[in-house]
Amino acid sequence: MQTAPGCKLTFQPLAGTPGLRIWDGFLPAQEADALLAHLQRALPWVQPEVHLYGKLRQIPRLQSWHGDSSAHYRYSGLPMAPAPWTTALARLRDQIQQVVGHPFNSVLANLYRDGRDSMGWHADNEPELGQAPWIASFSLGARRDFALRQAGSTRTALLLPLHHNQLLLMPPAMQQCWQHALPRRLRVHQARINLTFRYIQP
Ligand SMILES: O=C(O)CCC(=O)C(=O)O
Ligand SMILES: [Fe+2]
Repeated sequence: MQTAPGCKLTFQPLAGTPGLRIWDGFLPAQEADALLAHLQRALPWVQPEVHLYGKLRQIPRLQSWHGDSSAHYRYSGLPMAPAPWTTALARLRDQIQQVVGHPFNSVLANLYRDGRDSMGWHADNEPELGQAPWIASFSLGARRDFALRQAGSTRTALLLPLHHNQLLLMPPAMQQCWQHALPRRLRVHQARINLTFRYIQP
């Protein structure tokens, strides 16, 4: 298996996956169900267009960015300011920060309306995330496979099914040495929301 330069990590599914940590049933069950319905209804979802192979295309999912006003980011090369925290998102951020022990000043919410929506291979290694980005990813709704491969490889190393009400903590090495994706799953007819909490260097 190829590894990116300087990436000597080996991948042990689950237990020791380059430090991946998972919490099942992160919120009380009723709270998780209510949060899914609330976010789906209440967040200002948009479907931005990005340049892909020289064409403008809508991303295959909806998204909503929230965070501290100092947490500026670039999307497809454009400087953007986040929408303010909603009460529900700020509360969840506080709960996650307490458990994982890392601060987060922004969150990217993704809404996959059904299994036709997806996210391509990438690493969250934008410069504004700094040298060692910890990312906490919280899933609600339909179970979807989260695919992992080593940077420099085209072979999927692991499919990790992410469940409703599950928190996944990705350590910095995850973005340096691995890529992830959310492949299409045409048999899935329910919606899924994923929230990736990040720390953007102000
Ligand atoms: O939906 C997911 O589980 C992954 C989302 C993701 O990779 C991202 O927002 O950068
Ligand atoms: Fe990502």
